[in-house]
Order: sequence, then C-alpha cells, then structure tokens
Amino acid sequence: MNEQLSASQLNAAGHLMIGGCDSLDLAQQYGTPLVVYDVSQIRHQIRAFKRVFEANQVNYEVSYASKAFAAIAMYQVADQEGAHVDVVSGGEMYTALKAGFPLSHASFHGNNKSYDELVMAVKNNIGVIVVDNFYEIKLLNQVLTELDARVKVMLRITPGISAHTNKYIQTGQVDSKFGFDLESGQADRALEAVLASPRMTMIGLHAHIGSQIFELTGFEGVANKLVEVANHWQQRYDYQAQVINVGGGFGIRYTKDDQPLRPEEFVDAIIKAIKAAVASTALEMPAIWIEPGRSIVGPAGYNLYTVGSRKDLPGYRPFVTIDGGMGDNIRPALYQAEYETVLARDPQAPLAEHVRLAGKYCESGDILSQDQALPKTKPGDVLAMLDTGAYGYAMASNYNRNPRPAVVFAENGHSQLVIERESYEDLVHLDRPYTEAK
Ligand SMILES: Cc1ncc(COP(=O)(O)O)c(C=O)c1O
Ligand SMILES: N[C@@H](CCCC[NH3+])C(=O)O
Repeated sequence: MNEQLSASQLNAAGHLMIGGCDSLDLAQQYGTPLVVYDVSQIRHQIRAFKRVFEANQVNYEVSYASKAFAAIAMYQVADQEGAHVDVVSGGEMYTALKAGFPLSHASFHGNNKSYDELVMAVKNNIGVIVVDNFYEIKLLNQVLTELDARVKVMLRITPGISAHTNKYIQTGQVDSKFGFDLESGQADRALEAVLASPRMTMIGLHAHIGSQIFELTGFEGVANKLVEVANHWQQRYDYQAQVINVGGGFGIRYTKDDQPLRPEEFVDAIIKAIKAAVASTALEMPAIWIEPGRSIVGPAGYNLYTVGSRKDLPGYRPFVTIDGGMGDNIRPALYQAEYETVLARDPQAPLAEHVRLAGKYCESGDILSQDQALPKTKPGDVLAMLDTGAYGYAMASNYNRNPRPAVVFAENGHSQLVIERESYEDLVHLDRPYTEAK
C-alpha cells in the first residue's frame, strides 16, 4: 500500500477512510471533485508545534499561515486550537472576522497592503502588522493618524538566504520582492522610521525564506541572522526585540522521494538555534513565532476525483482523465509539484500500470500527475489524491468556467460541508450584460 497511508485508514471493506468517514460515501454524498480535510490531523499538527515550544520553555505563537487554506471553518479550527493566524489580504481578514476569529490574534502580511486593507486591519484591532516596505510605513502612519489609533508592528527582513526549493516559492534571497534588505542598510532605516512613529509599537522582526524546504541549514541560518539583527538593533538603537518570527516553510512529504524531518523537528532545531544565539548576546530571550501553512493543512487534505475518459496510444503512457484538474490544483502545472494518488475503493489493490492523470481543462499542461502507478481503473472509479490540503483549493480558479469543488471537514466519523460546490449560477452571478455602445 502507499506509504503515506496507514492500515488504520482502511475500513472493513478495504475503502480509504478520511477522518473516520468512508471516502466513497463522501464522494457519493457530496459529489466530486471534492476536497476533504481530516480535521483531527490539522489539530494534531498544531498541538505538536505547541508541545515543542512548551518543552523548550519559550514564549511563542504558532501562527497558521492561512493563505495555505482559508475558510470560515478553518479559522474556527485555528481558534479552537488557540493558534494565532497570519493573513495576507482584506479577503482573508474578512473571512477570519466572519468566523469570529479575534483579529487581535492575527498578523497582517503583504508587500502591497492597500489603504483600505490597513484601515480594515487597524479598525478591527489587528494583533500586529508585519511591515514590508517604506511606502507602507508612510501609508500606515497616515491611516493611524486619521483613525487616531496605535498598532503593533514587526519589520520583515530579507535575510539573504536562498532556500533550496522551487524558485517561485523562494522568498528570502537578497533580491526578493518581500521585506527590507540588511546589507544596504534598509532594515536599519526602517527601524528608525518605525521607532520615530508615535503610533507604532515595534515588537520584533520577521523573516520567511520560502516554502517546502527540507534542509535545516536554511532555518538555522535565518534564526542566527535574526538574532544578529536583534543584537545589532539593541546595541545601536537600544531597542530590545520582544518577538523573533522565523516564518514557515517546513517541507512535507508529497511522494516517496520526499523524506523531510517532522515539522516539529524543524521547529525544535530553530528554537535551539535561537536560544544558543541569544545566549551569546546581552539580549533578553524574545518570544519565538512560527508561521506554518503547508505543514498544518497539507497532509490533512485529500482531493477525490471520479475517473472518466481514457486515452491509450501504443508506446506512450496512457492518459486517465479525472473530473477536476488545474482549476482545483494548479501546483503540478505551476511548480511541477508531484503527488501520490490511490484508488479509493481499494488503496491496497495490486498496481497494474503507470498512467498520466490528466485533468479536464483545455490546456495541455493540465496533467496532475505525469507518472502514477495505479491498479486497473474504469470510468466511475473514485481516486484519492493525497496531501493536497495546502495551496490547492486556496489557489483554485474558475478556468474554463468550471465551478470550484466543495470542501468537506471530516472528524471522528462525521462529515460536514464547509464550502459549498460552486454552481453555474454562482459563475455568472457577478456578470452583467453588455449593451453595445452606439
Ligand atoms: C510570510 C509567510 N509566512 C508563512 C508562509 C507559509 O509557508 P508554508 O506554507 O510553506 O509553511 C508563507 C508562504 O510561503 C509566507 O510568505
Ligand atoms: N503557493 C505555493 C507556496 C507559496 C507560499 C506563499 N508564500 C505552493 O503551493 O507551494
């Protein structure tokens, strides 16, 4: 059986179970394509992160990077688990507010926050704004003056560390579009500007080097770099950072070729690196914040699809086509991301062939998997793609005017629809007829 599944995930009939629910029943009840989250896996990972901090006796926040999957239900689960969240847009903030998530427990990120978004954040008592650039410092000062308000801020630093990951998801290299550069002195000037603002309370510094990272060295590098900056700021400006936020990026296992550490092992190493670095300075130990997205929701997510057409060509790997594709998961087309897929009614069935799993979109690049070993399949079979919970639904589109799938949360044998499937009516809801201009 696929190594990413455990025997406990099969029921007596041999079907794949997700959150204690039979995946075939879920496909039947809610239709496909369907995104299903095993909620207890989400909770389990948040708790595992918290335990590492507690074992190391440091103050902390586990800030769920909600861009990985944002929905009212997800913000509710984050809140139930006492997680902090990171939001990157007015839309994520709005969704969190609708979920009743206290924005005072959220950080607001982004390299081009708009005036309206800053107003929204400040009016709703955002916990902290992670300031990215000089334009934002000016705009935020303006907003704070107009609203006669104060806000906590952190500065996002570009640490000059290139993570070994797809270049589209690297963010820590010197010429990244995010954050203040250290070498050129931008970061110092940003600190001066923030300390000079009577309305901003500077609480700490942030860096994020990228996503789906497997090596510890990048994380240890960023930990050391942030302590070095904090130390420099204390010596030069008498400013003591209360928080060091190392971002997220902990890699997860998508296929058998991926052998990452457990997410909490990355964090343990980061905490130890920060503690050791701080011990060699006169700094007081700051709180450590992390911003995991993928590692919290990725492994908890499954995409269920129904098999339709098939194309066989002598000498070529066959195409097995499912009822979804790049509209519900752009990652294979965008990053050559790979996934494992199993036959939901019998993940243990002997593998019979290698196929290309094709999507239904009008695009040659719409291949979810270039080489997937599967048992013999037939139209109507349900396939379960594993570990799709991060940046799948979150990056879904309506390309070809295909409605986006439904999302279901499954836990302890119960399932609940948390995002409805889009209807054709939803697709035209915002359209307005055009009257020819004469
Ligand atoms: C600032 C920031 N924090 C956290 C994350 C979450 O990263 P990941 O989902 O890889 O944990 C990202 C995305 O890469 C990010 O840009
Ligand atoms: N969307 C990317 C990760 C980018 C994270 C955002 N900073 C992915 O699917 O891997």
